[in-house]
Amino acid sequence: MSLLSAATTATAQDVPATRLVSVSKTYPGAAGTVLHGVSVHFPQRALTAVMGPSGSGKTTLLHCAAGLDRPTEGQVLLGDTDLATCDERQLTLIRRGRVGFVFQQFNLLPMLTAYENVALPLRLDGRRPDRARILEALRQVGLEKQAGRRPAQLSGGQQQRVAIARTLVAEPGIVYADEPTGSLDRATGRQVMGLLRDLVDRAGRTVVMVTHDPAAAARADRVVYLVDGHVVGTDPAPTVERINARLTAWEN
Ligand SMILES: Nc1ncnc2c1ncn2[C@@H]1O[C@H](COP(=O)(O)OP(=O)(O)OP(=O)(O)O)[C@@H](O)[C@H]1O
Repeated sequence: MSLLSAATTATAQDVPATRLVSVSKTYPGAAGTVLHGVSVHFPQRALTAVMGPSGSGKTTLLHCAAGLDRPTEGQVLLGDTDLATCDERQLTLIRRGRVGFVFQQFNLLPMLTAYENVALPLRLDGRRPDRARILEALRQVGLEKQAGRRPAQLSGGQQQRVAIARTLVAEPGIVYADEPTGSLDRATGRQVMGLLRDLVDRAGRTVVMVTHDPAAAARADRVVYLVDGHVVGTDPAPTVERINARLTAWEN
């Protein structure tokens, strides 16, 4: 079966995939408080983009939402699981099973082939990698023929597609992407955005993506704007023009 048509129904339709309630985050040292009582939700089966000036706290927000970091105050709910009540072991299980990650720098293991990188989440989760399923994930991102290549033998766009195949194979309900097109040229970025859209439109997943790229954000269903650690607005119908108008307003 196509991994892109295998919609998951881990949580009820009307519960947001993830909800942050009054989340604050303070780092020791110069950075101080970077999130100030942020309340925001990420609807299921939607692609949400998070935009904001550099240093506004976007990655911190994503890491708190994904259980990669803990907020100083406030609540993060993944479906109906309160991450604050989870110990490190439970958080690790959640990150392996329910959440997927796509990073700007791809984060593939350099010594492993594309095939082995895609198989890795299943191995880490104690599941036996099914060869047909891994090849199907690589086929869906157009890289079946490159299964035996290591990351250094692939272009940036191909590496990002391997990272997306790695996400597909683990079938998480929600995928967090931090600047997924940030290292790619425009055409390759468009291709990667197409795959992230497919995750939502065909596979029924939820995607939350931090981006500086108006063209990428315009492919989202909603844009959440973050400035100085505060959510300052949400756009339910983003277009490149509307996003650019916001960015210009910030610059001025
Ligand atoms: N682990 C950390 N320890 C201390 N300070 C941190 C840490 N991570 C982030 N910061 C600080 O928190 C602030 C917000 O960082 P964050 O990476 O969340 O912003 P951002 O909006 O994603 O920025 P950019 O668009 O430049 O990637 C910055 O001042 C940063 O230096």
